[in-house]
Amino acid sequence: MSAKVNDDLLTERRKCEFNVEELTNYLDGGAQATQNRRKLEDKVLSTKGLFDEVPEEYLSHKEKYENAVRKAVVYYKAMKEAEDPNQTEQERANATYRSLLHAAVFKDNSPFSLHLAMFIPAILGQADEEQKKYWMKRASKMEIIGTYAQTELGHGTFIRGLETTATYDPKTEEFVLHSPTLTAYKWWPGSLAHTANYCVVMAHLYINGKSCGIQPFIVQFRDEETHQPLPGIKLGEIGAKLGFNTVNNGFLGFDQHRIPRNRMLMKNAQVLKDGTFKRSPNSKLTYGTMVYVRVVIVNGMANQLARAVTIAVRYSAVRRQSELKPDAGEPQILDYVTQQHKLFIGIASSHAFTLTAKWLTRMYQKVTADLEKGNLDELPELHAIACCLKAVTTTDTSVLVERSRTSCGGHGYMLSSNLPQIYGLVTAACTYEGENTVLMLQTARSLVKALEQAQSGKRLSPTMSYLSEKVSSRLKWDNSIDGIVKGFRRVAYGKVESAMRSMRKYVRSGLGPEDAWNMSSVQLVAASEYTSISEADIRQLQDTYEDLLGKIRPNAVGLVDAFDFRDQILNSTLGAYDGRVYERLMEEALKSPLNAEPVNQSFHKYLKPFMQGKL
Ligand SMILES: CCCCCCCCCC/C=C\CCCCCCCC(=O)SCCNC(=O)CCNC(=O)[C@H](O)C(C)(C)COP(=O)(O)OP(=O)(O)OC[C@H]1O[C@@H](n2cnc3c(N)ncnc32)[C@H](O)[C@@H]1OP(=O)(O)O
Ligand SMILES: Cc1cc2nc3c(=O)[nH]c(=O)nc-3n(C[C@H](O)[C@H](O)[C@H](O)COP(=O)(O)OP(=O)(O)OC[C@H]3O[C@@H](n4cnc5c(N)ncnc54)[C@H](O)[C@@H]3O)c2cc1C
Repeated sequence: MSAKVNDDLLTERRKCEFNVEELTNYLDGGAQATQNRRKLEDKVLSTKGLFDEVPEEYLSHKEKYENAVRKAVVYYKAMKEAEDPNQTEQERANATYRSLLHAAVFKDNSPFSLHLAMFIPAILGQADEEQKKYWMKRASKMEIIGTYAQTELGHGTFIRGLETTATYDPKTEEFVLHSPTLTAYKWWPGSLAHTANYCVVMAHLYINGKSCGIQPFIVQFRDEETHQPLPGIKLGEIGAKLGFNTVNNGFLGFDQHRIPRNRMLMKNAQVLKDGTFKRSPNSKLTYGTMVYVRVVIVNGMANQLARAVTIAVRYSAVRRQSELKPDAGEPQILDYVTQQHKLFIGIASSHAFTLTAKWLTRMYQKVTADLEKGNLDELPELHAIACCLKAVTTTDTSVLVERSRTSCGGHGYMLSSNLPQIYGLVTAACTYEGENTVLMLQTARSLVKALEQAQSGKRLSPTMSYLSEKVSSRLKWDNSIDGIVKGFRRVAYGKVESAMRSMRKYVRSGLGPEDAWNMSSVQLVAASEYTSISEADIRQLQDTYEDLLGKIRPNAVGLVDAFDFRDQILNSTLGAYDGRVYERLMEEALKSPLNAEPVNQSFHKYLKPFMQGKL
C-alpha cells in the first residue's frame, strides 16, 4: 500500500489550474514520447543490483568507485536490454533526452560517463569512414571503454599550448607519443585512472621536425586481458574532488609510446605512409567534439535544474515555518514571496534552457550536415553561440541550484536531500568543456567582429542581427514581451558598442591590440552574457514581476510535478512525490553506521580518559 501523501501537497495538487500531464507530454515531445520514456525508466529501474545497500555517502573513496563500477555494468546492460528495437533512433534519443535515468543510479556520475559523453562523439566526429566502422563497432558494444584525454597538468584552456607530442616515424609508419615534462601529463580525463583502456589523445603532431598542429589519436593504454598499463604508460587517479568522485578522473604520462599510423583519427587531416601531411580544411574542425558536448551540456543543465527545483518546491509546500500574520498558524514557506522569488526563476529557467537546447541542437545538426558537404560558413557562428549558451546555462544553473539548496534551510544541507550533489555536478560544468570566462571571450570575439561588419554595412548572421538594428537610444519599451525583448536587444547592443569604444580608447592611448583587448575583457564578458535594463524600467517591470509570482504560486507544485521525475531519479528525502519529508529524513539518518551502536568506541579509547584527565 503506497504511503499517505502529505496533506499540503494534496491541496497544492488540487489547486493546480492546468493539466500537468499535458505539460509533461509537451516537454517530452508528445504523449508517445512520455510513454516511451516512462517505459524505459520502468524497465531499467526494476533491474536488480542497481541501487546501494549502504548510502554511497558512507562508503570510502575506494569503495565508492568500486561500487560505481559494479552498478555501471548492471546499468549499461539494463539500458541495452531495455532498448526497443522497433523504436526509431529519434524516438530513442527523445526517450533519453529528458531522462536523468543515470542520476537514479549514480549520485556523482558514472565511471562510464566519458565513454558516452566524449569518446564515442570523438570517434564519430574525427575518424575517417574506415576507422569509424572499426572503432564504433567495438565502442558501441562496450568491448572497449574509452575517454577523451586533452587537458594536461599544465594546460587546459590553451589547446595550442598542449605539450604531449606525437612524432611520426616514416621508417616504421608509427607515431611516438611522449610526455616531455610533468606538466605534459594528461590530467583530468574521466575514467582514465582505472576504468578505461582506450582514449582519444589530443597531441601536438610533428613530422620531420615540423609542427602540424594538435591532432586526435586513438590510443590503447591498458592490456585488454589483464588491464595492466602498457609499456611506456604511467597511470593514476588525480584524487578526491568536490564532486564527480565516481568518474575516476586520472592522469596519464607517455614515455616514447609507439602506435601505428592508422591510430591518428584522419577525417579532417591525414598523414600518408611517407609522412606527407594533408592539412584539414579548417584546423578548428579538430575541436568539433567540444562543440558537440557544449551543445549537450545545455540540455543537461535544463534537466539538472528541473530536478533541483522539483525538490525545493515540493519541500517548500510541505515545510511550515514562522508566522506571517499573528494567530494565523505557521504558513507554508512557499507562501513567502521571497521563497517564490528564489524558486520560480529556477522553474522558468529550466523551461527556457530546454527550449534553447532544442534550438541549439537543431543548429548543430544543420551546421554538421553542412560540414559534411564541405560548407564551413556557419561553423564560426555555431562556435560562438555554443560557447555563450554553455557558459550562461552552466553559470545560471549553478546559481539557481545553490539557491534551491539554501531555500531549504538546514535540511537542504543534508546529503540525503541530494541538493549538494546536484550542485557538485552542475558547478563542474562551469569549468569542464571550456572554462566559462574563456568561452564568453570567444563569443565576445565574434560579437566585436560582427559589430565592425555591421558598422561597415555588411549583413550579419541571424543570431548577431541585433547588432545592425539602428535602434534609437531613446527607445521606450513597454511591459509587453516584444517591448522587453526590444529593450534587452538595445542594451546588448550598447554593451558591445561600449566594449569596442573602450578598446579603441586604449589603442589610441598607445596600447597594442592584445593589451587593449585584455584591458577591456571585463566589459567584453559582460557584452556576451549580461544584459541589464535601465533603472526607471526596473520599477515598472518589478510590479509586473511580483504580480506574476502570485499567478504562478497556485501552480508551482503542478509545474514541478510536470517535470515527471520519479522518486529514484530525485533521490531526495525532501523531494519525494508523497512529501513524507520528516519520515524520510529519519529513515536516512538511521542508515548512518554511527547509529549502529549507542556508544561509539571512541568514548572508551579517547573521550573518557580525556575527560578524566588521564590523556
Ligand atoms: C554527451 C552525450 C551524453 C550521453 C549520455 C550521458 C552519459 C552520462 C551523463 C554524462 C555526464 C557528465 C559527462 C561529463 C563530461 C565532462 C567532459 C569534460 C571534458 C573536457 O573538459 S574536454 C577538454 C575541454 N577543453 C576545452 O574546452 C578547452 C577550451 N579551450 C579552447 O576551446 C581553445 O583553446 C580556445 C579558448 C577556443 C582558444 O583557442 P585558440 O587560441 O586556438 O583560438 P583563438 O582564440 O586564437 O581563435 C582562433 C579562431 O578559431 C576559432 N575557434 C576556436 N575554437 C573553435 C571551435 N571549437 N570551433 C570553431 N572555431 C573555433 C575562433 O573563433 C577563432 O576564429 P577567428 O580567428 O576569430 O575567425
Ligand atoms: C569535473 C571535471 C571533469 C573534467 N573532465 C575532463 C576530461 O574528461 N577530459 C579532459 O581533457 N579534460 C577534462 N577536464 C578538464 C577541463 O577541461 C579543464 O579544467 C578546463 O578546460 C580548464 O582548464 P584548466 O583547468 O587547465 O584551467 P586554466 O586553463 O589554467 O584556467 C584557469 C583560469 O585561468 C583563467 N583563464 C585561463 N585562460 C584565460 C583566458 N584566455 N582569458 C581569461 N582568463 C583565462 C580563467 O579564470 C580560468 O578559470 C575536466 C575538468 C573538471 C573540473
